[in-house]
Amino acid sequence: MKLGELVPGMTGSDAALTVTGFAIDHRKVAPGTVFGAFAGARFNGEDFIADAVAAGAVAIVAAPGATVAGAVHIADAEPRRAFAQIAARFFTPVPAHVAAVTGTNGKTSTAEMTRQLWRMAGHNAASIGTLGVTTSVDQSSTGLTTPDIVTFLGNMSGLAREGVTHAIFEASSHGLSQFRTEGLPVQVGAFTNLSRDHLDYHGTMEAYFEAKMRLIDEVVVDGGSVVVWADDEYSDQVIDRAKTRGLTLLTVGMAGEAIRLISRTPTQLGQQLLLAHDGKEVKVTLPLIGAYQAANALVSAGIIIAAGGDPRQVFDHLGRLQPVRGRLERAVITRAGAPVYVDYAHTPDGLQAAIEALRPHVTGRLITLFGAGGDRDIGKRPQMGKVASDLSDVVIVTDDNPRSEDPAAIRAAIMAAAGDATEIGGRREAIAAAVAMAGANDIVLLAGKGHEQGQIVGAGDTLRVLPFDDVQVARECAA
Ligand SMILES: CC(=O)N[C@H]1[C@@H](OP(=O)(O)OP(=O)(O)OC[C@H]2O[C@@H](n3ccc(=O)[nH]c3=O)[C@H](O)[C@@H]2O)O[C@H](CO)[C@@H](O)[C@@H]1O[C@H](C)C(=O)N[C@@H](C)C(=O)N[C@H](CCC(=O)O)C(=O)O
Ligand SMILES: Nc1ncnc2c1ncn2[C@@H]1O[C@H](COP(=O)(O)OP(=O)(O)OP(=O)(O)O)[C@@H](O)[C@H]1O
Ligand SMILES: N[C@H](CCC[C@H](N)C(=O)O)C(=O)O
Ligand SMILES: [Mg+2]
Repeated sequence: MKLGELVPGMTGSDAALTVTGFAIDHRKVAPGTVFGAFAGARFNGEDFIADAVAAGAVAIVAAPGATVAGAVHIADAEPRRAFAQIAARFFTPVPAHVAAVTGTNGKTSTAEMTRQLWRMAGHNAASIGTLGVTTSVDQSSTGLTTPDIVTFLGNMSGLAREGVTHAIFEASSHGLSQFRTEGLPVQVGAFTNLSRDHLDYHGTMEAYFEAKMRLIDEVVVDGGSVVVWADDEYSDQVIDRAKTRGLTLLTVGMAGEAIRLISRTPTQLGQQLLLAHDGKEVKVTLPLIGAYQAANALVSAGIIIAAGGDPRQVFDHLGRLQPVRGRLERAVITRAGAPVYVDYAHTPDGLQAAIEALRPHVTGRLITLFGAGGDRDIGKRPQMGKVASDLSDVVIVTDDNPRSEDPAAIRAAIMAAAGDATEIGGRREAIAAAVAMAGANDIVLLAGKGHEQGQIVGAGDTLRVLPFDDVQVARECAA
């Protein structure tokens, strides 16, 4: 494509330049690339402009003050956004129906359930998020929840070329604030909830909330829809934002108007939901346990309806949802007869949701094992310790991706608020201890890693990802 087709208003010889691709890392620049030079957390991309030009970059998207010689300087005060908009004209086609979900917890679950529901309705559907890029035939990891903009747009157009018509992606707060998922038309945005996480990056809850609200304020197209879980402390504010923009609003939950949750009754293997939709009562048998999974399933149903799906068909399909990898996944039943569940709870709220999901199913003790990630929000550590010890019968504090930090110091920060919890450094030893102590009526919850396949230790040159899978380790310990 010509640069002039990608940059509105560009004329003359610059417009005639041929563009072959896009990069935000100078090491990925090839002749004909448009390079995005952004100030980041660790580096200033502007320092690599000369190298990018030497490697053949034809244009540089950077702040007005950047020094660019030998290539076209596309100057913009918000270069990440400008880059996304230009790149989006290159990476086409994209799926006709695109939805995005944000929130502290429940993005991956909602994205996966939405993908399944679209699939059941006969659509070729895909999701992009923490689990990677998922279609009905394939799954590949990108390493981040919201990949970088070039990977994201490349994946989206790749999916469209493979025939995917319906796509949903997770919009993390980091991704939103860094414009990692811009440019393509998003017809439906969804909000699950907001609670403490990532304050290391955003500083305050207000800033964290504002980052998420870019989805509603800017990313969803004019005339689009917003699905809001109505029972969260922040729901009303989200609803106000959607109204301010004149977007179509669908609220779901006990306080929901589009889909109202009238009652929820746990059963052995799932739960019965009584809903109200369009003035009628609807009964749904959800084959998943826990209030939080019901919440995510209802947000997903809202997204399908907002995107034009048939409500009655969606409610039928909820009864056929498959479990989401690493979200209350039953890994094994120990020889003593205790089920061991693996869950991705890594915030105080998530931990509470996971424990409360299991509580109705325990007649003996609920044994909760968890840790907290290194180089992440430190304030959530004591809060997680408190939640776990208040709501569980036995607590084991162990390691979860210490990264550059001292694992003992992370455990100590949790232990400080975790009552009489037991500290066992080394996740395998800790899981072995939990499995060994569980009796027939007990349930073991292994929280924090979910689907993850490794324990991340060290950083920079010493970074290593040691293979580790909670489900597999639980099975080995129970064997
Ligand atoms: C803090 C953070 O979010 N950092 C992300 C961000 O980096 P950054 O823009 O600050 O980049 P930087 O490393 O300072 O470099 C600045 C610029 O120079 C460029 N550069 C840099 C070095 C070089 O040699 N050449 C070069 O061109 C970089 O490509 C970049 O454009 O953009 C990068 C590319 O998109 C990401 O890889 C990187 O994720 C880091 C590794 C990370 O750990 N991110 C986590 C915290 C994260 O994003 N998590 C969220 C939420 C998780 C959840 O709760 O779901 C996620 O969406 O995954
Ligand atoms: N609606 C919800 N309300 C409260 N807690 C939830 C909810 N959904 C999920 N959780 C908790 O959060 C954990 C992570 O869920 P999920 O992976 O769907 O969230 P996420 O938003 O994608 O997380 P991440 O930010 O890491 O990508 C679950 O394992 C569960 O413990
Ligand atoms: N994607 C999130 C959750 C990671 C969960 C936990 N395993 C950790 O490493 O903190 C993050 O990067 O903060
Ligand atoms: Mg996720």
